[in-house]
Amino acid sequence: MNIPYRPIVWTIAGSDSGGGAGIQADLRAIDALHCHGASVITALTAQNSTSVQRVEAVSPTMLNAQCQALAADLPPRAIKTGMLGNAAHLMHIVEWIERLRQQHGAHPLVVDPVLAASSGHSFADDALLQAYQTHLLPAACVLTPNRQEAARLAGMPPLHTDHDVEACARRLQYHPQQTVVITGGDCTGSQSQDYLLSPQAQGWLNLPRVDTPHSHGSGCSFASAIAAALAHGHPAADAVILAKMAVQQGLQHSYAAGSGRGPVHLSPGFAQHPGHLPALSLQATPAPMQAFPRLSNPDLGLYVIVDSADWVARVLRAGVRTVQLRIKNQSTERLRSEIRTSVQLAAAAGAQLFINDHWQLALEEGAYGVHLGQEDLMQADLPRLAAAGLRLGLSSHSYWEVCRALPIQPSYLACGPVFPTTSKQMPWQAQGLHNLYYWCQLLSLPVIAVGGLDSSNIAAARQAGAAGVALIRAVTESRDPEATIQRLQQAIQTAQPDMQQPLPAWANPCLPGGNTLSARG
Ligand SMILES: Cc1ncc(COP(=O)(O)OP(=O)(O)O)c(N)n1
Ligand SMILES: Cc1nc(C(=O)O)sc1CCOP(=O)(O)O
Ligand SMILES: [Mg+2]
Repeated sequence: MNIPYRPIVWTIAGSDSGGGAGIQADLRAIDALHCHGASVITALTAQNSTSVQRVEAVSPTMLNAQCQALAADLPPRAIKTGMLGNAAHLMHIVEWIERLRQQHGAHPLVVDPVLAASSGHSFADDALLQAYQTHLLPAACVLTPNRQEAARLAGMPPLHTDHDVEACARRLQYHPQQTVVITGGDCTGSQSQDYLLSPQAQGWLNLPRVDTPHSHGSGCSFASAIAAALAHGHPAADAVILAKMAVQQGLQHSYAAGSGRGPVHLSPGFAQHPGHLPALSLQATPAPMQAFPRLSNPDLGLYVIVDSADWVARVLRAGVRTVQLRIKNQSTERLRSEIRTSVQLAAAAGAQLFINDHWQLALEEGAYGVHLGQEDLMQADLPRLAAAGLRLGLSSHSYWEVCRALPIQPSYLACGPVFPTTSKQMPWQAQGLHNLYYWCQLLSLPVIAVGGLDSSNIAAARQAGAAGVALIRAVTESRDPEATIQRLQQAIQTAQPDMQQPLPAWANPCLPGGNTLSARG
């Protein structure tokens, strides 16, 4: 029998008798992300969909007893804290977190500093606020305040501008390994905008705001979903994006319960809709961009990456019709001459040639297209490239890179490394056919496979739906590149995309080692 693995996630939070927020929302979110939720209840609230009527913290003995029972049998892969009741509770929890880390190793901690209910009821006095600042925030892996909470925790006046929000996030980041997401749940406007500051990525995450009054529990669900995604080993930026996708679906499926704000309803399948992928950009409201031209032939097929015009000529002669010129460390003069010759050769052969990195020279030499990495995006003049009609290919390795790439509307997206490679040093772990299939099926632009591809796996990459299969060593290190190209072309031509498998629930984590990031860097 195949017993599915469900990492254990603790939620340490208050009970909402109305079933909308708090522990009740947390457990539903954790379940929707395929984790097992265990709970430590800090306080009981007498609450319904319209108001919080009474709050009573549990006794310290009861708080400790819950932690003890869970620690003995259900140690966590991740912990989420919500409403904590009072400063004394917070200190007990900090001690437990430390003890668990000593006994069971590091686990990520998501702190959702619930300082007030969305109905306005305050849950935090000055002592609790100070205990957060001194003891819990520095121990967090991810912090998820809304704007009001963020300002209060940072000791700042209300956050009115995007710049205020960004500055506040920086102030709340106690060390560079921490992630701060200042959510826009307490804002209005057509976009739901969260500001993300993480070791992997920073910027604004935008999704169309779901037009519903029933958003009770969305903050609790968001933080719990982040903890669950971390427990599965996703890095923080991806965990935040997955949680935003889950809450977006939860808001779309929210419903009325009582006469006030009904609850969000998170469910599995949230990462199977491309419309749930938020746009990630440095501006909260980015200027509209011209889309890059479509590929003349979106069936890119065998895509060979080489490092000289001589190699371009050779692979074109062997019949390759998608080529990339990828030259590192050359003088500008030499680069220009290699690019010029390659552009001419490819045009004469009717091939699609992409210039890696050197977008200015590509523009000046009238290249068909460029291939850029995400670290090139800050320097490249994308509007100029699009206006000049160059095609754009972008590398992607993670959710956050896909979310950054999609708003740019490139001509294709590369998914890699699909298999281990020695051609490029990268932090990523191999994405495998699982992720390749996921991205190919999820996205509506051509997705190509790159990294560790050769005649043993090229057909499988094609079956996963790759519009093109990019490779270096399989051709350039072959003893007979022409014969190898022929074999690879045949394998590609005979393999048909196989859409019969179900779409995976989500992509596997993009970085190795699971997620053990915890306190104090
Ligand atoms: C087809 C394809 N995919 C990915 C890459 C990697 O590009 P980049 O991230 O720009 O890294 P470098 O190639 O510049 O090292 C690629 N070149 N081609
Ligand atoms: C240049 C490059 N970029 C990758 C990515 O994942 O972005 S993998 C890769 C190297 C591909 O070379 P080979 O076919 O020799 O493994
Ligand atoms: Mg590059």
